[in-house]
Amino acid sequence: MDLKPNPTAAVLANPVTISKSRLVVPSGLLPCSPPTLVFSPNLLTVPRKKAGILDVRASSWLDATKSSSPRHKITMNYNHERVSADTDVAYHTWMEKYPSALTYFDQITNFAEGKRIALFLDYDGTLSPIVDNPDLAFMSIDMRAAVAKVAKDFPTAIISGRSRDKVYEFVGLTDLYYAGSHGMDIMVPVRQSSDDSPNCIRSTDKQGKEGNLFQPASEFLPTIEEVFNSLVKSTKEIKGAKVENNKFCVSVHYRNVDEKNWKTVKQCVHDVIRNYPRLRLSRGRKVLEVRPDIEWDKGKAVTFLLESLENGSGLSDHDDVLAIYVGDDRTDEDAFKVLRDGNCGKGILVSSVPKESNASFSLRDPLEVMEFLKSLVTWKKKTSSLNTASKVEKENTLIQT
Ligand SMILES: O=P(O)(O)OC[C@H]1O[C@H](O[C@H]2O[C@H](CO)[C@@H](O)[C@H](O)[C@H]2O)[C@H](O)[C@@H](O)[C@@H]1O
Repeated sequence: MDLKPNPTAAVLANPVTISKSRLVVPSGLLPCSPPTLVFSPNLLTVPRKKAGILDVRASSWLDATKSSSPRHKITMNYNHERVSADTDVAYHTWMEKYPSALTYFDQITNFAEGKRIALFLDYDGTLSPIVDNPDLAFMSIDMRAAVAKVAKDFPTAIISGRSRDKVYEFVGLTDLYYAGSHGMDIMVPVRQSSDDSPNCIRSTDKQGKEGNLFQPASEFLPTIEEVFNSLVKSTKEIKGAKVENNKFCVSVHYRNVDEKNWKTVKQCVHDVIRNYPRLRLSRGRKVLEVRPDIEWDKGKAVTFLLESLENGSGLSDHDDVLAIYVGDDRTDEDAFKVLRDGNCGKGILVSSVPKESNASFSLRDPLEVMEFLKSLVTWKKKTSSLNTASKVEKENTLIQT
């Protein structure tokens, strides 16, 4: 596997033969009752064409922003400074509802009994720590090695808000699927159901590998470019503001903006997008995301990928697959919800503070994510050798009889 960062979109799969049936996890196997859906929708409805009106309910927006991106930075955790949450009663109470995926690892693998695991990973805040400069959100060498190993054992996809090229540049591994722009830019292998999907075109990646490129928001490309340029212009006087072009969406970062100017950032974004009724706004961790107002999100991307994985034979029609999605952000909630509502997998929320979520389990930070990935590899090795041993034993018994 190529470990070098490479800006080419990659398409690879782990060829495994699968049987035909539905992808369902019996609810009776749940370790605890699924969390009640109290998560509030992540979308801010942007008032269309109300020029001059500042629709920023300052206190609620600021409060939500602070809780979505706590001051206990994951960077601190990642750099081995355990934050006070260890002793935080609220966190431990919260963990009763969202148990640690490490502590409950055996239960998770029990769900996977007789099934194969398909793994979905968010990037920022999940594989890499949250840092002030989005251009420097690198994953560690150890994390890259862990992702590389897990991707050899399980079909694995990265689903990010970043552009597909950018996230591939950061991850730099070829044995994975990549979905950028919150799932609005996906490359999958040819010969599958997606061949017939509208918005799916045959394409060749930078390694010369042929794939199907699924871009449900392709018509928005010129608009997004235009909005990106306008936002760069309108926020240029706000110290610390940063606008990032993620191909089918635009991120406006205010992490490095003085808190008293956060409202100004939001106002700039509203002023620009009110002229674009087909765009909408969502929130992430100290970031406002402008995106096409289409029915597509990370949840839909997971469904699409499940149908497209395994060299095109598809996983979603099979009850021998357990999907595991690991993510830290509001946009990941759409994916957690799809897995929970469809009983087809488990969501794992990465958070060092209590948060309502559609996930079933939690991990505290990227370090714990890495441990979880390593545990999956170890478990796979163990179960494979056990399977081989029992096969040999059966064959020996047959020979003797
Ligand atoms: O879906 P993701 O892979 O989690 O991407 C979501 C956004 O992540 C990035 O922003 C976040 O991480 C930055 C680096 O740690 C941080 O500086 C920023 O405050 C966070 O919001 C990325 O820059 C965005 O474009 C993604 O949409």
